[in-house]
Amino acid sequence: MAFSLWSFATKWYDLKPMAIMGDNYRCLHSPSRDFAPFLKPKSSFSSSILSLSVTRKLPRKTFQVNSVSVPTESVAGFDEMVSGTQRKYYMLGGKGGVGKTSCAASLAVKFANNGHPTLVVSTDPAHSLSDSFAQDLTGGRLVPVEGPISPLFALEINPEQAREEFRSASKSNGGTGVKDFMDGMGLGLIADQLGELKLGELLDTPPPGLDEAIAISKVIQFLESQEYNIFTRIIFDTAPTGHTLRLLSLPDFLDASIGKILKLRQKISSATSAIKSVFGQEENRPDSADKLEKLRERMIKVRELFRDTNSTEFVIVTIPTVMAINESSRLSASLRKESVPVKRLVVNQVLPASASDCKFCAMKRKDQTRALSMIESDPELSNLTMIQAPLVDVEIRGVPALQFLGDMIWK
Ligand SMILES: Nc1ncnc2c1ncn2[C@@H]1O[C@H](COP(=O)(O)OP(=O)(O)OP(=O)(O)O)[C@@H](O)[C@H]1O
Repeated sequence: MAFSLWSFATKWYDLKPMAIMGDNYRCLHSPSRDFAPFLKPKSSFSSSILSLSVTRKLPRKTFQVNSVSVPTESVAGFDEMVSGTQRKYYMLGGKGGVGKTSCAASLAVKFANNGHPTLVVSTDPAHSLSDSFAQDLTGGRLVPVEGPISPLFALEINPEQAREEFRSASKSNGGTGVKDFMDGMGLGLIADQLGELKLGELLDTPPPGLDEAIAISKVIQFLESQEYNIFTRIIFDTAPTGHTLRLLSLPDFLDASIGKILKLRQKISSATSAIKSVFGQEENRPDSADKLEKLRERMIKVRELFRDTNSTEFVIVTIPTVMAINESSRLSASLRKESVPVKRLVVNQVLPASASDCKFCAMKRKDQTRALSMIESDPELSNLTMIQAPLVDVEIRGVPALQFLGDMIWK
């Protein structure tokens, strides 16, 4: 007896709408059967599902065919992604819910199984890495992921915790706590300026963009801190599009803002020295201009990293729906404007081929085919290497499942 949503629905819910879905899904070749034998039951609930699923192992070729032709001789396959020990950064982004986390986690597992000590970082304030790896990764620090051959660590940047620390830091020691906290994040230079400009009090309510600033501070740490030296692949599971674009443009914005502050300071300082020289006072210049200049250099480094085609790649993840593809097109245009390198487009959740489509699947397939053809005619997307990933009929959770998904996507 093979597992399908049909059996799941009738066994657990006895819901008619699910039964319709189940009937429709039954007509698919289910890729999930292939990885089911590797899954470890987590509870009696899942083990009863798995006992239904391990019965038949289909040969892989059964579900390799997709509804729309894929550029299989892709210009850049996984071989290119895995080659070299120089560190590479991969950022996976797209519309909410399309499978960014699943794709990012599966890529991380694949890299780690191919000899790369890998770090996967979630910059999405609504993390789902823990769910994806079926492991508790909360706490805002590096956590080892069990399973892959080479070391794989995950980090969920915890903006809520950071915000909370920020709030209490800005209250403690008349504002000096802000500096301690920001020092801890590698943003001490900003804190100096905040202290000087007496902005500490204003930061009781964290400013918009703090999540992105925290993520940037992590990138700075990856670049500069010894702790991260071992990682040859760093993958970012990014937040949905809007957040991510803010993250990518923040270094530019900060660089420009710092430039303006520096100019302003220069003007003020020459006016002040003129006054001071009139009154014969000794000039006592703080070194904060230097610090600002250093901060600016760091922002330039991050900005260059985001644009470096040798070390960085942004992978757009989408699903075959008109709405998701339109958003991906806009994302691609924005990334191009920001000069962020993009080569690949993962189209996730494509219905696997079936010899006998039911009415629901036939409709769905038609819809997906139309959406996929939009990609081919979209000026922002058509030049990207398209990778199709099939929709599977169980949730992708845990390293074995991610390994299975990764082997289908990253080839
Ligand atoms: N190819 C697939 N087949 C079946 N289910 C999938 C597939 N890819 C992802 N999913 C499921 O879709 C859901 C959303 O996936 P995921 O969390 O990876 O998306 P996301 O884009 O990161 O979401 P968010 O924007 O909310 O962070 C999860 O339940 C995941 O297991």
